[in-house]
Amino acid sequence: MSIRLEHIQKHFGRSQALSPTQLDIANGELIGLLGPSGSGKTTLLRIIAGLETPDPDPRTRILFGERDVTNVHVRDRHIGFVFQHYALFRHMTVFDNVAFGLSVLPRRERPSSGQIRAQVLRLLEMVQLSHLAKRYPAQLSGGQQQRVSLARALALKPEVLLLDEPFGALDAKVRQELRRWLRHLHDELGFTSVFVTHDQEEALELSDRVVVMSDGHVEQIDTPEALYRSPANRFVFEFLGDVNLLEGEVSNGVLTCGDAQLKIDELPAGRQEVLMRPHEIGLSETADERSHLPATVTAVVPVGAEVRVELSADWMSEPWQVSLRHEQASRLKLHRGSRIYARALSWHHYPETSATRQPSLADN
Ligand SMILES: Nc1ncnc2c1ncn2[C@@H]1O[C@H](COP(=O)(O)OP(=O)(O)OP(=O)(O)O)[C@@H](O)[C@H]1O
Repeated sequence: MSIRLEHIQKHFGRSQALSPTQLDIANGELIGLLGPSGSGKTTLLRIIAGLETPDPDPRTRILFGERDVTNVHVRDRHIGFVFQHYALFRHMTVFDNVAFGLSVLPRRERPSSGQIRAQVLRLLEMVQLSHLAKRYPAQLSGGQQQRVSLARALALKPEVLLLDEPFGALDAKVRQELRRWLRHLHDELGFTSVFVTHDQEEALELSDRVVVMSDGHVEQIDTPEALYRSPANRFVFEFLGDVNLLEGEVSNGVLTCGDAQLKIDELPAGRQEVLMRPHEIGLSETADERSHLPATVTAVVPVGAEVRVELSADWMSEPWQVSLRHEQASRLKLHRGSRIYARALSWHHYPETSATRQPSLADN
């Protein structure tokens, strides 16, 4: 089921929660709505669901496939929901929780009890909880409860599944596992999913495309690779990963800040900022003719396949974070207090004009 939103806008009293937004979601896509708290993600999801009405406007339309659902009640939109705090029925077993939606269907649509049983068992098998069918929610872990929620949402075979911070309350390892679950079920069953998260890693790992939002605006809609490679503006760049800032005066192609200097021919003269990701900084025992960025190592932390190094210097407004491969770090014999030179391997620059928000971005 494809979803099309045309001219969706929402005010709560005088404050604008969502500025006019267009969005096209293809059939079978998994879309992540990503943004900081208060950016309008949940409002957009609730409008798709029919739990919230957009501001009245003759241009506003919500289409599910060919069907115009703008004024259709939530009950009749045939959507599956998984919410962070969408509690299971505590007095019902896991089996009965999953069967619930089917067992309360009007008689004409309701499958026989044998069919319901077969379908619930198949769903429980899919989320690998068959062995817990007779347990009550209080006897399950948080991750298991969310898997039951997922099975329950899928019982009615929705064509659209909406998830609001579905794994928000769980610890990192369980979140990771549930993401794999969701991706797997999504691909196997072929429904269209939209989920809300404020976790960049979750959005980038799980989504076919990510809608990055801030302050009620859509900043960019793109695949995870495209977002990371070509952020549309500074907000997106900063929101999608750690950023190191170098701010100074550019003159004759050299940016200077205190005793730090970086040769950058491309930048115009005047006050400028350049941004670098942790992996875009190299470290060396000596300066070279392009970079003279002296710093002191304040932390060396091995994390998985890389070593994270924190640098401080008078010319930095915030400490820099650098990620190195283990062999690079051991070659430099880095330890807290080492004096070192940073090198800009590559850098990004967002002139004021491109850092301002796009008026309201349609689908790409
Ligand atoms: N029912 C409401 N009444 C008044 N204001 C609301 C209501 N719901 C949301 N808002 C406001 O609308 C804006 C967007 O809220 P929304 O919940 O969509 O953001 P969000 O990105 O989902 O945030 P979070 O990640 O914190 O859940 C916020 O400023 C919020 O305070």
